[in-house]
Amino acid sequence: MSTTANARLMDGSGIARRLVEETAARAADLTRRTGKQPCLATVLVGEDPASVTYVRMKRARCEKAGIRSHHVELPAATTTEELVATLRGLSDDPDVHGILLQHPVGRHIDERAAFEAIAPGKDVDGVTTSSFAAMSFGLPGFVSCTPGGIMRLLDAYGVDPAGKRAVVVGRSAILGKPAGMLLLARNATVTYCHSYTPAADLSAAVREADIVVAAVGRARFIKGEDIKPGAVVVDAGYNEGNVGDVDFEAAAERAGLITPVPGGVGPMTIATLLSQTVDAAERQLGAAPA
Ligand SMILES: Nc1nc2c(c(=O)[nH]1)N[C@@H](CN(C=O)c1ccc(C(=O)N[C@@H](CCC(=O)O)C(=O)O)cc1)CN2
Repeated sequence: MSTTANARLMDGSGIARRLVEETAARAADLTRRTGKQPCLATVLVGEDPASVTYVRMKRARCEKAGIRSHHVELPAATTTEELVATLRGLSDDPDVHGILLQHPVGRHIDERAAFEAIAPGKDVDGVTTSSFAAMSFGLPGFVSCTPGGIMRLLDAYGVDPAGKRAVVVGRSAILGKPAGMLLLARNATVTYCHSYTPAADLSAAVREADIVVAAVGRARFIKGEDIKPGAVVVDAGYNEGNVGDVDFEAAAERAGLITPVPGGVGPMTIATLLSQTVDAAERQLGAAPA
């Protein structure tokens, strides 16, 4: 077990490695039983350097896990209609089991319309309204990968959200909003803070929280002095230079458990994507394990 200051470090890299190993075993078993390899289609629009890196990481981990990756690269000038047509084509392709559209796409594209073009059965990144609704009602389906990875991490460290006060800072469609819904489904009392929350209210909400999920995309935005002693701090921020949304050193003085950046939530995001891709392939090939 690693510790830092007072806090115990949540080893996302290690937990993710184990999940990828389990996923690789399931992928190999599925391929052996059906003669078909699970396949994830990755769609990248433009050349945003961070997105290029994330997609490369996802494809490399697919390869490690025995999942075929079918990569589609589209120019930055791609229109909403062209992107929708591409995603519909992949949705109809029986050799593709999961689809990932890397976020963000260009501002001229209606990203919601693009996400909705992904067939719900292939929405292994959990970005469609259908997946969000199923998740909100606790029905089977795919969860958004970063929030799903966060819940796996909490489980791995024996953190039961039931009855706990959780604050989610950020309300994006693929991160903050679903993270709060998943915590609510596990009976936490959830507060959302966002760009309209006055600074004093944010501070007060964080000070009361047993679980803090930082998903705002602003480097070191959450101050260590606001962390309640013993709180669980989950930093889902990806800012330039691999810096999270939490002032890590100061927060680790007070937290009970804390995720590092890198090595915390990021690897769990990709491991969850791979696991859900094999789930999708098992369903589509009618070959769920007995
Ligand atoms: N369609 C999606 N787009 C985006 C998502 C997503 O889940 N679905 N999440 C983020 C970025 N992201 C995945 O796409 C992502 C970011 C970071 C990592 C990660 O493992 N980071 C490493 C460090 C990386 C490095 O060393 O360069 C870490 O934290 O240890 C994984 C996934 C936005 N877009």
